[in-house]
Amino acid sequence: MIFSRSPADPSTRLLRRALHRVRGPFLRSVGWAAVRQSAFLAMPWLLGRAIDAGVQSGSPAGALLYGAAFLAAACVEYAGMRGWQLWATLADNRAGTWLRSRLLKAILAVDTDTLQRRTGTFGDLTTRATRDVDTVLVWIHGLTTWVVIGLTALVLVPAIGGLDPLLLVVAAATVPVLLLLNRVFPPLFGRRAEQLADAHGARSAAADELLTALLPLRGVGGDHLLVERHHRHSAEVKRRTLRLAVVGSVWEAAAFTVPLLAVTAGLLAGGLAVTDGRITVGALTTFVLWMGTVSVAVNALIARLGDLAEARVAAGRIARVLDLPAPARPHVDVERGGVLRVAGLTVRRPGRAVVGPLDLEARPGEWLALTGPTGCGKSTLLRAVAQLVPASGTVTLGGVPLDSLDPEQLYRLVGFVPEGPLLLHGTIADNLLLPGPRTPTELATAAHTAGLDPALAALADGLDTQVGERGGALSGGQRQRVALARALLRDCPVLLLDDVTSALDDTTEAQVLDRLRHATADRIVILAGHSPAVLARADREIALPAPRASPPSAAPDRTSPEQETQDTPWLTPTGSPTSPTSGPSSGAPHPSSPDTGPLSPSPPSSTWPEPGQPSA
Ligand SMILES: Nc1ncnc2c1ncn2[C@@H]1O[C@H](COP(=O)(O)OP(=O)(O)OP(=O)(O)O)[C@@H](O)[C@H]1O
Repeated sequence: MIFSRSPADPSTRLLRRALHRVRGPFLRSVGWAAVRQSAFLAMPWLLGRAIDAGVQSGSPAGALLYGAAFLAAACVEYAGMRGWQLWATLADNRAGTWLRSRLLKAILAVDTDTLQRRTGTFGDLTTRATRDVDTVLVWIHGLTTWVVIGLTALVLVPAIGGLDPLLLVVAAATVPVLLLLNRVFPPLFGRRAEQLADAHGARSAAADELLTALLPLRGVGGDHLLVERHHRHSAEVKRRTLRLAVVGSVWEAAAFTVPLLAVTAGLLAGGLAVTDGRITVGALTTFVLWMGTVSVAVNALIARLGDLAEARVAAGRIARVLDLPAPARPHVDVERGGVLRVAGLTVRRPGRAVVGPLDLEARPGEWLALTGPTGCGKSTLLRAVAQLVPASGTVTLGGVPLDSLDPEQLYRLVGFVPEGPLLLHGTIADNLLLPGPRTPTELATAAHTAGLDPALAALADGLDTQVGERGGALSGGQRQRVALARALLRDCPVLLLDDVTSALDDTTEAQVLDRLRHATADRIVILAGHSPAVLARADREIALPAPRASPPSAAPDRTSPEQETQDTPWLTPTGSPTSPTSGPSSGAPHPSSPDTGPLSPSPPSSTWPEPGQPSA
């Protein structure tokens, strides 16, 4: 009943694992629930006995005795209920922590393209970490009820039989009807729950986009479109919630009525048995109360089956993220002054122009400018070098392939600053210190190199200035310089800078680039962009041609080695043409860098398959 699907089913596997993690508190909650239910079930029996034997005129001792027994049972029931709820809450809390930290770990270990493809949108990812996890927790919290239901059946079947066989027949007649109801409704409920979960994911994505893009879209009068889109998704959530509620209410009402009908039949049959003298009035009272308990148990059973159906859907959605390929990578020693070699680096996305292959070689102290027309793939290739998007080809540092490194290590070796960097809510200092604690001197040096010092001097709170939601309380140029200073504080031997001076005026840009050049004398720096100031300071230019059209058949995003060798090298370092080298796929995970965490906002792309569709 708890897991009726195959153990290999990802949702069942995850539910089992979650339960295994919290087996201690769960078993304690089961113990307390058993105590509670035993006391609860004894109460109708005590009442029946009190009516038949305890309450007699002129004998207060019997009434007192049963009154005391009743009070003792009530106290035990109260204590049992407290223990049950306490441990069940602890179990679901622990499971929540475990599930959320696993989700976070999985998200941090995988590239953003794969993540987006699996989840549809990042907004949907949020739903998985919130609503879906909560749904699993509701199931865990309610699991102990199965023990209560089982105990009720175990005690009541022989107990009712002991009262009178006829009453047992009446009670037993409810079983096939309940079984039938429970065959029909759970699959229907599960399907509706799945549709509702998808609708929640879509609405969450729309809300995310609404918050991120509202300001820029207001400027072009497009804000109403986002609001309408959100309303549309909300209406869909409402419609699907109602559809689920219809199934749930019909199921619950039908199942709840069956034991009540049995009570009616039992009153008729039991009333006759009382008049015939076969059973006592107390026994009939006990039967009616027990059948009331059966009604409650059936109700609980329906609720738990509903929880299970919803939890399966939620666990399946969570498992889709947890099961993302993230091979374990042992720590490999990488020599700091090593050469960066990129060979045949190619990114393919369904329906998009092929980007790459890129070949280059850079030594410590070298500055390379990656230039080319808009949309030719500069940002994409920088991200591919940083292992942030799946790509084919090889990227090695000091002879070690970057896709073989564990994310922690990669994070320390390769720094990446995107064109539109993301700042976290907090102060400038909070953002600068994301890579870890630094001395005030180190902070001041990085701020100076990034040209941030005049900006800090102009702000009343300096480093303690609040940057606002996603850095919105700073100017574009200030945000870029904070992100640059933050990357410098990581002291990576390879620094990938995507148009990081695009928002700076000419004088500030020249000053920042000069300081940067000096500060990165022993590092490899690749700067993407169109800036003449960058070009003037670079040792070499790698000019990318205009993008090539992709073939109409949606190309896979991982190039096969055969396909790769057929590609013409259209991208070579100036002055040192090299042919593309086919290499193993390097769709390696990358740790979340502060600038490009996988949860960084990204508009949903209509080219990605929706959740549930097979991914490429
Ligand atoms: N997440 C994504 N999903 C699908 N396609 C993408 C994604 N990001 C970029 N692209 C596509 O990849 C191609 C290269 O984009 P990229 O941003 O790398 O170009 P760029 O040379 O940096 O452009 P710009 O000079 O305008 O910054 C474009 O056709 C773009 O549409």
